[in-house]
Order: sequence, then structure tokens, then C-alpha cells
Amino acid sequence: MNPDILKVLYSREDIQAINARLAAQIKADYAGKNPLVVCILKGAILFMTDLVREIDDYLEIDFMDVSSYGDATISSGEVKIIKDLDTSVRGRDVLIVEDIVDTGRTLRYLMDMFQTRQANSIKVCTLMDKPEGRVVDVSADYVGTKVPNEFVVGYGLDYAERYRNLPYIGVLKPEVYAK
Ligand SMILES: O=P(O)(O)OC[C@H]1O[C@H](OP(=O)(O)OP(=O)(O)O)[C@H](O)[C@@H]1O
Ligand code: HPA
Repeated sequence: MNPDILKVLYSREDIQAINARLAAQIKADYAGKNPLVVCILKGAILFMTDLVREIDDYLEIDFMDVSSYGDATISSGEVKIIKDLDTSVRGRDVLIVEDIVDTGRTLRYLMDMFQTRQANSIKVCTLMDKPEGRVVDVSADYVGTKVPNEFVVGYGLDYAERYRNLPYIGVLKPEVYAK
């Protein structure tokens, strides 16, 4: 295990089981709909690619890169668009795929934007939900698992761009970011 990890919360196998459950729900709910699956970079990249591989139906994927944490463990409060979608969401059934909903600011920002852009429907699938972190009232339609109010990394999630490649999700040792 990476020495900066305090404890593993979800193993590779745990994550696989969560993804299979979420994919089955999404497949049933979007049958015949060709949804636009929007991966929120960078954190959701591993999750989204594993999730869509579990769904053998028509869907399209696009990517949006937004950032509000930079190299910190606390949200700056400002959501910045680094890369916008290539696809128009107008009239589309949009499924936002996130790795984690913490303060809820990123999700609120995206949902408001897709609403303004006249999506037909907007739903959210998040691998993790951290309800104790919430400062904005927002919730996901599909939730993989709830996590405690600790800083988690791995499987796409970073601290200062590190740890995204870990195949598991773990709590980062506080001394790593308190230095
Ligand atoms: O609910 P919130 O408090 O807004 O936090 C959730 C967002 O924070 C992280 O992104 P980040 O801004 O760190 O960018 P990254 O995905 O590129 O690491 C994460 O991937 C979510 O998109
Ligand atoms: O706990 C977290 N870990 C990594 N990135 C995050 N972005 C919001 N919360 C987190």
C-alpha cells in the first residue's frame, strides 16, 4: 500500500461491485434513451470509463474539466472551467458522472449550467457522497457509497495531482497535507 495512505476504505473489488450495481440501475433507467454521459475531469475519469464498460446500450460520452480545489484539501469556493464540452446538451438526457460530491459547489454549478443550456433532463451519478462536507443543497440520483468527512484519494481522486492512479480509495494521512 502507498505509505501516504492511512487506511483503505474501498478495495479494487469493492469498487467493481459498486460500479456493477450503479451500471445496472442506469441501464434500466435510460433504456432506449441514448444519454449524454458527462465525465467531470479529472477526478471521475477512472470511474466513468469503468462504469460505461458495464453498460452495453447506446450512450454518448463527453468530458468537462472543472476545478475548484487546486493543490488544496479545501474548496476555493470558485468553480473554474478548464475545458468545456464538445457536444451541445440542448434537448439531451444528461448524466453527470462525478467521483465525489463534497461541498456540492461543483455539482450545483454544473446543474445550473446544463439547465441554462436547455438539457432535456439532468441526473447525477457519483461514486462517493460526503454529506458532512455539504455547504450547498444538492444531491445525486445514483450514489455509489457514502464516505466520512475525511480527505480521500485514489481511483481518480488526487491531492496536489498525486494518487489518482491508485486502484483503491483510501484516507490520506493528514501529515501529508499539513506539512
Ligand atoms: O463538492 P465539491 O466540494 O465541489 O467537490 C467535488 C469536486 O472536487 C473535485 O474536483 P477538483 O476541483 O479537485 O478537480 P479534479 O477533479 O481535477 O481533481 C472532485 O473531482 C469533484 O469534481
Ligand atoms: O475528499 C476528497 N478527496 C479528493 N478530492 C476531493 N474533492 C472534494 N473532496 C475531495
